[in-house]
Amino acid sequence: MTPPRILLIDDEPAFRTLCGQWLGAEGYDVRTGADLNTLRTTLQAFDADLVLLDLSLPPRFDPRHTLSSLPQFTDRPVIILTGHGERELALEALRQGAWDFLAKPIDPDMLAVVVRRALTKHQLVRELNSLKHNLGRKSPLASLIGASPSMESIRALVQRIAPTDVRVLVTGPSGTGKEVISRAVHDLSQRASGPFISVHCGAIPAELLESELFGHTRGAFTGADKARDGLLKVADGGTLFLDEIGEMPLAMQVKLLRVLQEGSFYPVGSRTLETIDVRVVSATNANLPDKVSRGAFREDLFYRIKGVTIETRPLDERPEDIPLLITHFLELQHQNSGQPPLRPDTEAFNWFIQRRWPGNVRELKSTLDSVAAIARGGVITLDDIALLYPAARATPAPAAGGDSLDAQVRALEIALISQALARHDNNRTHAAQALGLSRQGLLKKIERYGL
Ligand SMILES: Nc1ncnc2c1ncn2[C@@H]1O[C@H](COP(=O)(O)OP(=O)(O)OP(=O)(O)O)[C@@H](O)[C@H]1O
Repeated sequence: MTPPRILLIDDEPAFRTLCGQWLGAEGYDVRTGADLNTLRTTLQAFDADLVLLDLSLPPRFDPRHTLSSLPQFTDRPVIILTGHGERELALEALRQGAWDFLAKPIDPDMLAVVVRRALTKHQLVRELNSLKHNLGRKSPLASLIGASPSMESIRALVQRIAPTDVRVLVTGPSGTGKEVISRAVHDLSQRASGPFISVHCGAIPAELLESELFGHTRGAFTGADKARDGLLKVADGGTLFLDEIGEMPLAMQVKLLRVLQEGSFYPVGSRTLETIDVRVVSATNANLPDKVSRGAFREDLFYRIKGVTIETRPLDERPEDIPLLITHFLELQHQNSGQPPLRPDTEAFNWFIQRRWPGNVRELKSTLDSVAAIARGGVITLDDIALLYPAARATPAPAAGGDSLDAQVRALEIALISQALARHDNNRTHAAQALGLSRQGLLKKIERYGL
């Protein structure tokens, strides 16, 4: 983990240097400054976990002025450094939101204890906020929709590996949810309150990828008029998602390998080694072992990113997920648009289930979005679909699911149950009657399919 960050503001150069060095030797990441302006500007780029603040600062050297600015900074603990005999000021600082105060000359043992306590408090407040934030939100696993055996085992695997720091490689055809799965891994991990940074390795031109990932110094190359942090640095403390890793240029693969081996890198044009703490999750629709055997992907990098591999299946192989995805996407649309909820009628439902989806879930979602946009009266009909897909009225294509009778039966069951529930406003007794099932029988199926 990255060391806690401390910002020390004091106008006495000797004290700044000594105290800064002492805190640095204790393992903290320390920045220093001499006035309130520096405090403000430094905080914009350096998200300090703790501020040590002298009250008597230039240009006014007026402790009351510093005190009146104090509430601006108290979203992190502020420890006030007071001179001898400034008890009243110290008490006023506490009233203004300071966490604690230390009287100069500072006793290093006392400093160590007060700093540690303040940092622990800050950490607890952050965890509490993150817990509050997550309370009431659905479990990240609930965002992985699907009742097929494949989706069930993906959910189980994600739950098992997310809290560890193991690297993950998600493979499978385009549009099958590789990014959704990677996000769920992050959201269920201990890094959930940290950043999730997504890099599309194939979309960034090879010559830009290095500075995008590693950042650069000012003047490192033509046009670099300002120093810039790279995405690796931005992802520090969180997860770096390398999408389409199979398309990463070979020269860049060597550099990435070094980061994964050593956890450190040089920004372009810099001689200062940066250390980061990120979890790498990668995704690809390419066959990486095949690329390795053709020399298009480095074998050593392949083994570094592989960690645990999660494989997604094409949607056509898991038709039982289609009804659930339809319900999910229509619900999302209802929430986002504020429009009344939509549901497909039986014919429309069957069209969605029987159609082939070479673009997988992404194609299903965009088809549903466009059909929903022209539907009226809260129901999607085959007529609506035929306006956009004139072949919809022709003989249906062979049902998805290949030869698996089991998957098709499950798909049909899920579709019929979902429709009955929608028609009866989720009233399970009425839906069971309409389906000719006992209420108990229906409840069992609802549970089995995760409806
Ligand atoms: N199991 C799922 N549950 C909910 N939404 C899903 C699921 N699978 C895919 N989606 C949705 O389908 C769309 C495509 O998913 P995603 O971008 O994760 O696919 P991908 O496999 O990463 O695609 P690509 O290889 O093209 O980058 C997104 O809108 C995503 O929210």
